[in-house]
Amino acid sequence: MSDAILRLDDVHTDIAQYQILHGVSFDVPEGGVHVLLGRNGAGKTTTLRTIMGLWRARKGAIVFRHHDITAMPTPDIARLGIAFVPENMGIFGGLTVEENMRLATTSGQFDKDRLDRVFALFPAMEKFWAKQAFALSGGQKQMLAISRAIIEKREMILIDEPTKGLAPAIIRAMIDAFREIAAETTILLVEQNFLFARSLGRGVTVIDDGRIVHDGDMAALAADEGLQTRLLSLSLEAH
Ligand SMILES: Nc1ncnc2c1ncn2[C@@H]1O[C@H](COP(=O)(O)OP(=O)(O)OP(=O)(O)O)[C@@H](O)[C@H]1O
Repeated sequence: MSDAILRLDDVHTDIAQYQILHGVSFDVPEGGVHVLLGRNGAGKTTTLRTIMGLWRARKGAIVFRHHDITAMPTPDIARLGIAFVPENMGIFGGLTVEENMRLATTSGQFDKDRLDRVFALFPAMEKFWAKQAFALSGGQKQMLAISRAIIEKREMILIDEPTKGLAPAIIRAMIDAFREIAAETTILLVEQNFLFARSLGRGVTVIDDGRIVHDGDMAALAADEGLQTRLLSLSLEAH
């Protein structure tokens, strides 16, 4: 497909002596949200970390636009415009919201318009600007992690389970923020919460035991409960 911003082709990743990804291939189309679903331990985080160069593919290729990033150092991958929001969020608890966000800029300076946009998306960031990150709630920490990823324009953002442990009201608020962010960038979203995933995703790839078992439109998967059960079993919060 020519409209893919990211393409994984037969990616094999080992962690220590264990083979975790067994030939993962899928395309992420440009724009909007593409969801990577799968049970616990299926290989979702390993896939994101392999894209970022934090684990190395032993075999296969990862192409971002026209760049082969398979063996590229992580900082170079980030410089191409890919941001990664890991499951542990990667924020610095002892630093303030402002300091956390400043560290995420390339120059140490904020673009005022972008900062205003972040504040409009996540008002808590402005409110707690001078507060240390460890004192934020779980939802606010996740918002800070996402704010760091969007404080400068990115081509693509990889986000690992942003709703984990969050209350339903916070999750609903995050859906709107994600829609806005996805209007200017491509998001590859790893999720276990199927409600969240299906309200955002245009395309969906399902991974199981390090292999892709389904790739298609989210609308089709959302409409087919039998397929959901077969692919995702009981581990997802389908209701
Ligand atoms: N550092 C590691 N050392 C050994 N095995 C690992 C390591 N990290 C992950 N694994 C194994 O790799 C497999 C895939 O893990 P991964 O974290 O990619 O799954 P996941 O789909 O993201 O699951 P989860 O939803 O639980 O985060 C699992 O079997 C896991 O135990």
